[in-house]
Formats: sequence, C-alpha cells, structure tokens
Amino acid sequence: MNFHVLTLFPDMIIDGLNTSITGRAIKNGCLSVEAVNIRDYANNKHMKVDDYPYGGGAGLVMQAAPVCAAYDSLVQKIGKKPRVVYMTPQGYTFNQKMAQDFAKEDDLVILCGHYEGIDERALERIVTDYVSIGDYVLTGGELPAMVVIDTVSRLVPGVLHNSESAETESFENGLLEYPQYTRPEVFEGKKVPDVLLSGHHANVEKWRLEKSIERTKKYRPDLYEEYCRKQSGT
Ligand SMILES: C[S@@+](CC[C@H](N)C(=O)[O-])C[C@H]1O[C@@H](n2cnc3c(N)ncnc32)[C@H](O)[C@@H]1O
Repeated sequence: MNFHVLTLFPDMIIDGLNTSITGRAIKNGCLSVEAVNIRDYANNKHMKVDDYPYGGGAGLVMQAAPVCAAYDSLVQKIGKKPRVVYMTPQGYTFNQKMAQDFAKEDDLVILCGHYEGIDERALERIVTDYVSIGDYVLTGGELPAMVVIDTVSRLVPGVLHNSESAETESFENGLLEYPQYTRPEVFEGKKVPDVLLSGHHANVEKWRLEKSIERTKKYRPDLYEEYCRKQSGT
C-alpha cells in the first residue's frame, strides 16, 4: 500500500514512520510512505504558503494554491484520483472500522494542516474524507497522519508477522482485548492466572473472552452495550 502525505513538515512523517514495524514494512516493500512538501509548490520567491485569514482573527491560513498544486502533481504521478483524507479536529472520529476501509486502497493521500488550517476552497476541491483523531486540537496534522498510517499499516498483508497478528486485538471483535502476561510466572509476588499455564486451549479461550467482556463493560460501556445487542440478535 502506498501512503502519500501532503505536509509542510515531511521530516516528521519520514522520521516517525521509519522505525519499528512500519520501518520494517517500508524496507521490505509492503508499504511505501512518501512525504510531499507543500512548500515546494509555493508560487512566490519567498516560498510562502500561508496568509492572514479574510475577516480577521488570530493566526495564519494555509493557501489553496500550493495545496492544490501538490495534489495535482500526485494525481499525475499515481495516474488516478486517489482518496484524500484531511486530518482535522472537525472530522469524523477515527476508528478501527475506518482503518479497515482505508486499508482497501492501493494509494491513500493524507493531507496535514497547520496554523489555523487550510483555505476551504482547497478542501472542497480535493478532500474525500474528513478525519479527526479525537476531541482535542494539535498544532498540526502530522501526528494524526502518523496515527492513521500506523493503524492502517497493521492491516496491510505482510506488515505484521504471524506472531503479531491483528485479529485478536481490541476492537476487532467489538471488545477490548484480554489481559496479557509473559515470563516470569511470578512477578513481585503476583502469579500469572493458573488457566494460562494449564495448556487447556478451550479453557484459555473461555477465560480470555470473559476477561475481554469484563474489561469492555468497565472501560467502554458503549462498546459493551453494542456487543450485548449483537449477541442477543436485536
Ligand atoms: C491548530 S489546528 C487548526 C484547528 C482549526 N482552526 C479548528 O479550530 O478546527 C492545525 C491543524 O492540525 C491538525 N489537527 C489538529 N487537531 C487535530 C485532530 N484532533 N485530529 C486531526 N487533525 C488535527 C489539522 O490538520 C489542522 O488543520
């Protein structure tokens, strides 16, 4: 899968994703992440890409022309109009279902704002999806873009090794994941639950499901209600 990030801070994206599991996937060719510097498409000699907002008010707004020019050059390179996700606190809240949907694309463009955001006319021309990572405001869209890329990447075939399977993770079955333990068997006097040492696969699965349900009920009553509704077929 190919991610193309339109940003004023390309180093943040490349440095942030070139490590750990995403870094490995980029090296082995399962993923490619390209950061396109919007400033390279400025149409003035000072390479300025922002200006004061019409109507007054604080801050600066990213201009439409360089954003659209950067997008147009990508369309030409990809050879088709891709899906364009604008990271914005005003968008739909990102979740696992959205990640599964994005993972179906061969090419995904992610647009990062900065300052007060981007001139609405550019957004109207190029954006297909408005996505927020939560009800808080960051300085720029680069960290949100990395959150989306990291989450989607884990769903791309070949990115996770078998031992890192995404299938049992939180949200995949509508529940939060069960508690995890590793060696040693006893840590500061606390023992790993006996059932996990029993070797009895069915009992382990039963215990994990019970713990998943217990956790979901405690921390995410909204998901728990939805799970109960689905289980009872209503
Ligand atoms: C300071 S914010 C602009 C906020 C905008 N003036 C508003 O009130 O909606 C600058 C940029 O950071 C990014 N951003 C900030 N918070 C975000 C969030 N919760 N989710 C996704 N992107 C966010 C967006 O790309 C945004 O254009």
